[in-house]
Amino acid sequence: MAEAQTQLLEKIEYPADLRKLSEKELPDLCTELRNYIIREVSSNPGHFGASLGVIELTVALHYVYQTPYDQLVWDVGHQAYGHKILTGRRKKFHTNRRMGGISGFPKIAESEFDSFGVGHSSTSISAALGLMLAAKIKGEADRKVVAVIGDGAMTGGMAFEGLNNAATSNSDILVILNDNNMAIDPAVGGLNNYLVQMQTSPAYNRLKSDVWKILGKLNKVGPKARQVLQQHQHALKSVLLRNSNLFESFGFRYFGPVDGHDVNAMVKILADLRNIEGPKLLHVITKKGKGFAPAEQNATKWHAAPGKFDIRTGEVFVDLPLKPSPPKYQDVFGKTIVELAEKNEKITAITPAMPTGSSLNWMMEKFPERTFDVGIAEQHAVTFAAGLAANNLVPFCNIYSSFMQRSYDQIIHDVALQKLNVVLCLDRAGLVGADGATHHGVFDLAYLRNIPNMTVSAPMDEIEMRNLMYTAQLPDKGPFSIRFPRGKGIHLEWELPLSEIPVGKSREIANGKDIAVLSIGHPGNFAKEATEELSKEGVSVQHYDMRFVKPLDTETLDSVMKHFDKIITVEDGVINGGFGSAVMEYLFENGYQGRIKRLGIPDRFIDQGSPEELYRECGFDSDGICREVRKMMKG
Ligand SMILES: Cc1ncc(C[n+]2csc(CCOP(=O)(O)OP(=O)(O)O)c2C)c(N)n1
Ligand SMILES: CC(=O)[C@@H](O)[C@H](O)COP(=O)(O)O
Ligand SMILES: [Mg+2]
Repeated sequence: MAEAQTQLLEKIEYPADLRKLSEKELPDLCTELRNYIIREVSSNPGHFGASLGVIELTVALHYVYQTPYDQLVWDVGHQAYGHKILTGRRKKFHTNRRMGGISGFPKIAESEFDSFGVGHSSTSISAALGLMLAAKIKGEADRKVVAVIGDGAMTGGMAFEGLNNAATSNSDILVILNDNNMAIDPAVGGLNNYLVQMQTSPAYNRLKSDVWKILGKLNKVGPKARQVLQQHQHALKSVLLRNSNLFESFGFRYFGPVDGHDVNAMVKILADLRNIEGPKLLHVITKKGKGFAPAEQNATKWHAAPGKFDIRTGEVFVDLPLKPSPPKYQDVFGKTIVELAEKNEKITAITPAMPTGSSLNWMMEKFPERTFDVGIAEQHAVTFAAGLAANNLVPFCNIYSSFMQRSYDQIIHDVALQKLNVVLCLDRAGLVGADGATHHGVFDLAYLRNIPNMTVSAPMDEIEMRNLMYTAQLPDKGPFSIRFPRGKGIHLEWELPLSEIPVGKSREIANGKDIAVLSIGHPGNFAKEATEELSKEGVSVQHYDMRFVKPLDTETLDSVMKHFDKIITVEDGVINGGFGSAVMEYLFENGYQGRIKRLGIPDRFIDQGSPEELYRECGFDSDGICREVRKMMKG
């Protein structure tokens, strides 16, 4: 890669500065911006390939549109690094995704250029429509709103709900479909096939050249584009009707496909589209990872940088562990499900567009006919799983905890109500770290435990996790949820023979006499550490790993209340309504007396940081638990 030049980039604090550049300077600016992102991410890893793929689009959008008055909505927002750097955040960019730094995603509170906060996919069209219609109602008729959505995000049902509504709302919304034929893993499904076909079929190529002939004429007359469009409307319509198109059928005007890496062409196209009324969709073809060869060649690996890396070679700098380290929970999940599926042919696995993230790619290789990547479609994933279970299969539906929020009604209506044996595996539960508030999986215990028929479990380590997975696939277990965190477990030897865990039974971790600590899930390890620390001070802690939030081990709770009047609960979920609340409800309802303190996520959104920083901030790391025990012991 050439030595980093930043002469043009340094002139730009805000898009108004960008608009002072000549069109001729834009390709160089794109090179500078791309190299800047590569350098920054190489030392401060974060999302990567998607931002590199939309450099030209980003520059062209801010060049043509009068941002922040005109509003851009980036779907998911993992591709918005260029946008951030051009909108007042270049000097803070080294703090990206760090505690106290800027967020990795657009965020209203961070900048007036971030018109809408994002993180979860497929929201951009709905949000853009809302922004657009609000502008209309307020009399800001000249305000323009653009949604930029990837081909992966377009597979989410919500994107279609937005298109459906926008098409008839007489709004001026522009949807830019950024098609790079990738989600995190390769894009899947009928829509993907359709988009590929649009790029390759002769009919669509004819359509493209016809439309661009017309747009070429529009271009020559600049601001009078609207009148020219009217003159050409008939021709345009007949061209489009001749070549039936999904988006046209929805009521959008479809333009494209166009090369999203030609910044000067993008400027011309956007300038034209800016003056065309009504809902429009521009189909842009880009390359994920553009300009960084390793990321172009392996877009999945470089969706987010896998660590700090050498910008010349792409070599990732791995800190060699001084001693062998435990496996990631996701890998334990991925290996265990294959092991289970080998013995139980009823087992199937479902992922909504996260085969690599959930390590279901191993199951996909071994049992392709029993493993389903359904696209970014969490609601569908759960109901699809329910369908499989209704015909007596045992689906393991693996969805990141925060994305599972999308499937709440499906869990209740399609799974729990029908007592179907669906195993919901909530990966990335708890505080995920650098992705921040949009991605922390902290609500699941609270939102699952109030659903009838559900078993709600969380393993304290990877051996427990394997046994819970084994237990969940046994006959007649009904709806069964298992949540586990991002990151590593604690054991080097974890591939032990599988055994059943009695549902609703806790296990004792430490025997003590002064105070009881009840934990759920991985934070039990923090409680274990605290127990050991406190014993050095002469404080004796009784510690239970409760394993299940539902059914609660009330027998253990009864016994705890016979011996202790001080109780601390520990969880990495919201304390309001979560595990601690479940314990508290039981104790109060049964007339027990004593003091109880719930440690977990307080009633506010937690921003980004390393997991350790965030555990500390929330006060349930081992120091926090020790602190609370000492406080209680003082009375
Ligand atoms: C509701 C939801 N499910 C899953 C994800 C995880 N996710 C983030 S980006 C992404 C792929 C997006 O693909 P696309 O929209 O095509 O963008 P690209 O990365 O290709 O630019 C996925 C699955 C998410 N952010 N939100
Ligand atoms: C933007 C997004 O939603 C994903 O890229 C997410 O950041 C992946 O998280 P993991 O790194 O935990 O797989
Ligand atoms: Mg894509």
